[in-house]
Amino acid sequence: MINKCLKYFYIKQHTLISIEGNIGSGKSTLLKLMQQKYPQMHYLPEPVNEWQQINGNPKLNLLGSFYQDPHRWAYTMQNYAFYSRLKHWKTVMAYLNQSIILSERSIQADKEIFAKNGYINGLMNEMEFAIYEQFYDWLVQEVFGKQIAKQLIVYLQVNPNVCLERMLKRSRDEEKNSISKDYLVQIHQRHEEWLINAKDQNQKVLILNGDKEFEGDLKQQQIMFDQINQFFSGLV
Ligand SMILES: Nc1ncnc2c1ncn2[C@@H]1O[C@H](COP(=O)(O)OP(=O)(O)OP(=O)(O)O)[C@@H](O)[C@H]1O
Repeated sequence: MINKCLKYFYIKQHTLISIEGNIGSGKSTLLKLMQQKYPQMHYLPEPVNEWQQINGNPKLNLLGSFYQDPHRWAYTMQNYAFYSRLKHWKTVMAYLNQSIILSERSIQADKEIFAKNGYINGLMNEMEFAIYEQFYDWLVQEVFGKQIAKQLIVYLQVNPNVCLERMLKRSRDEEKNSISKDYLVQIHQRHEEWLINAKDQNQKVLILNGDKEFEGDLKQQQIMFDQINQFFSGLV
């Protein structure tokens, strides 16, 4: 009974910041730099390694299966990506007090980018997408409910040609022979639709151009962090 009352009086509210952008846009690099600049934030990386080894078994590589046969595996991939992200969010929100959580991509991106792209391009059929959406809408409300005070998005906007070069340079096994320029263009279009064309008025989005190489370029990093600092003003 006491616990139940406490629950109503004390709702922990978090601020969520996600870094969004195409495959190979440089999100992980930006996240590492932000980790150094804002050590007070809690960092949530993307659970890619869990998708590469279900139950820690490298033979069960869902990401690889998805790229090998997207029609067969798109729905499973979306289910599992959603489940694994949600699990991580739930875990961190349970042990953190009012915090700023910075993540690589978001649960929303799974739906707005990858699930929608799969549906638009016939990798998931109407029934699969409808089931995914029902599942998504209900569970997101259950898990996040009133726990979100604010949500900010940093969109690393990069030309798909540049993403292709960076992706090939990084050379992740599952991606190197499977991701085409066309796929990167589709994923780019989904980002533009979500974050620019149909932008929700309540959504706070910083559009950061990441075409220029910034990993080892301090001047370029300064240009980006001037914009990020301004966007975060009052927050940190
Ligand atoms: N919901 C999803 N459905 C299908 N594939 C996904 C989903 N989320 C992420 N991925 C895939 O997982 C891999 C890693 O994703 P992501 O683009 O977020 O990171 P990254 O490539 O390491 O980014 P960056 O190079 O910008 O650091 C990519 O192959 C991406 O397409």
